[in-house]
Amino acid sequence: MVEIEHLTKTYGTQNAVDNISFTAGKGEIVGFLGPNGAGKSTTMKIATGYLPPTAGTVRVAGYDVLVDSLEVRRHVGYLPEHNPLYLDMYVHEYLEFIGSVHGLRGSGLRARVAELVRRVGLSREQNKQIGALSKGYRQRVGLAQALIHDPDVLILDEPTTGLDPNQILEIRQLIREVGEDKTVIFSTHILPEVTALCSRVLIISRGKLVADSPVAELAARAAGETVVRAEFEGLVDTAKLAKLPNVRHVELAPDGAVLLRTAPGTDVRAAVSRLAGQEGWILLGLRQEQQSLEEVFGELTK
Ligand SMILES: Nc1ncnc2c1ncn2[C@@H]1O[C@H](COP(=O)(O)OP(=O)(O)OP(=O)(O)O)[C@@H](O)[C@H]1O
Repeated sequence: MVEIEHLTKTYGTQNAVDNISFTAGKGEIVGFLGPNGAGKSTTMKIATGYLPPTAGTVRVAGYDVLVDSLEVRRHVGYLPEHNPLYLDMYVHEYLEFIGSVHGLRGSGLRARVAELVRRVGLSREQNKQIGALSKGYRQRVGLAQALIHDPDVLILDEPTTGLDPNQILEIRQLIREVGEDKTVIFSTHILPEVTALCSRVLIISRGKLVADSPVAELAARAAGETVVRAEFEGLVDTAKLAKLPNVRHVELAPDGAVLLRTAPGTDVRAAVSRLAGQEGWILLGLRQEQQSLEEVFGELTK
């Protein structure tokens, strides 16, 4: 569980994070989106106890980051944006070192490292030096170190950046599995990633939280309207279409199709089809067009 209340972080005169509040519970995978410089990494560093807030409170697993910073680190796994690793250490050696920092010892430590090596798909690379690994494999080492102490909360700063498409799918699958019984907050610039993985999305822009909603609701909420594109054979009386319930506006597209702008969350296609039947219009096509997540994101962060 992560609870953030009125968090502000100031650098000089700039509010990098400006009075944001949200909570994320067990079993939730929350996507953290925002343009470059929006304040994502700063929020994550504060939530992991690596940076103190200027104002506001952050609690992880019930522990305040300022009061119980050590407990917070016990309960949180963190993959920082640039994934700092000791490049001259071997994969095994590094994970054993991180595990020992968390108090694991002996056979328990070895078993945990072996389990994570398998889980993050490092089996073939486990005897290499980290400096010899590709970006994707280094990212897996970063994930393994974040998970080694079995934290309740996982905070991942752009975990899939720089990975090839197969690696992206594998890391997403891992995040999905981990998210079943932990709280996962991850930042990304890849919008479809949010749709693929998250139950909820937070959007931050210039330090302020501009959206906190279930992913499915985001498009409808920000769009304000849905567009239905109807193609008829020949001309039809658009005034009759405009009178249908939930239709706000009707216009003609340059190619002659009729565009019906409708209230958010409604679907007027059945009504259009019925009206066409009553009026004897030949309906050639009927498609509902949702605003894309990219458009919504652009609107919220402009
Ligand atoms: N140590 C620092 N000193 C001064 N300003 C900083 C510092 N760290 C971050 N900032 C500023 O705070 C703002 C938020 O930065 P942050 O790294 O949190 O953004 P971000 O959303 O993670 O961006 P990106 O997507 O590019 O990683 C930026 O304007 C950044 O320049």
